[in-house]
Amino acid sequence: MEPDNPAQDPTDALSPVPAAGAGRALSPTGRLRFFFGPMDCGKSTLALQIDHNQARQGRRGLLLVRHDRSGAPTISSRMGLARTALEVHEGMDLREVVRDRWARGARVDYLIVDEAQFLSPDQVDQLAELADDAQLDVYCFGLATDFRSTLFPGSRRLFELADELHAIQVEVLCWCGRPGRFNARVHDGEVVRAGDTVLVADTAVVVADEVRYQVLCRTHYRTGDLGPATVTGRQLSLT
Ligand SMILES: Nc1ncnc2c1ncn2[C@@H]1O[C@H](COP(=O)(O)OP(=O)(O)O)[C@@H](O)[C@H]1O
Ligand SMILES: Cc1cn([C@H]2C[C@H](O)[C@@H](COP(=O)(O)O)O2)c(=O)[nH]c1=O
Repeated sequence: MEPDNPAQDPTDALSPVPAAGAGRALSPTGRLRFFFGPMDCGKSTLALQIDHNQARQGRRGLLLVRHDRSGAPTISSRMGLARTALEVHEGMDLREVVRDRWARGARVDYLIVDEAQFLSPDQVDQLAELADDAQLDVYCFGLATDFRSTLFPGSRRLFELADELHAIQVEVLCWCGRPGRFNARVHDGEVVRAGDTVLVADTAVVVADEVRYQVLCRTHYRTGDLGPATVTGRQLSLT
């Protein structure tokens, strides 16, 4: 049906502007999407939900991960879901991974990449190429910033290249009740400000003197105030 007022057809805003080669069909492309948020906001859960919804419509996905907290090649959510994934190694060419699947007769319609902050910028470029040239839908999930509040190199490249950027909607609260956006690294009750970018650990305290992470608001990240130690279902009292 024609819209009542063609000038206000909302799909107009989505139409590509015909330029020099007007009339030529644009080739279809996949989309590169980056879902980001602080630790514990539900990124892995969403990754597994998206995979589930795609797979039940008959699409074939490939799950990739780098340095999952479990230490295994797995996408694991604190909600209890987990799925085996292919571990991405440093220097691995993700285009080769997909081509190899195709050569073995496997279909790949989409990619799910968890802990995408740990990808190298080159690997993010490869994902963009797979979206553009192989029409793959690529769903990446990861942190934007590290414990020093600077962008991870892989996340920076995703912000530069992705077709879609999605800040995860579930808020993780600082101990003061404000929304937390900063992933503080904590050791011996102090916020750590220097060290290796990659240090796999959880937000829950399991062993008292272990490194852990705590999501804080900007004020408390700056001042290094971790708040009163709490006893929740999964945290040990530090007092
Ligand atoms: N017992 C629980 N009941 C309800 N929600 C929970 C429970 N445990 C964890 N969650 C939810 O799971 C989220 C963490 O999910 P996860 O996918 O592991 O996060 P991320 O990958 O971003 O670190 C928490 O923010 C919370 O919303
Ligand atoms: C801030 C920060 C985090 N990490 C690690 C810690 C965890 O193993 C993952 C993030 O896990 P989640 O699924 O988002 O909860 O990243 C790191 O290595 N370096 C950092 O600066």
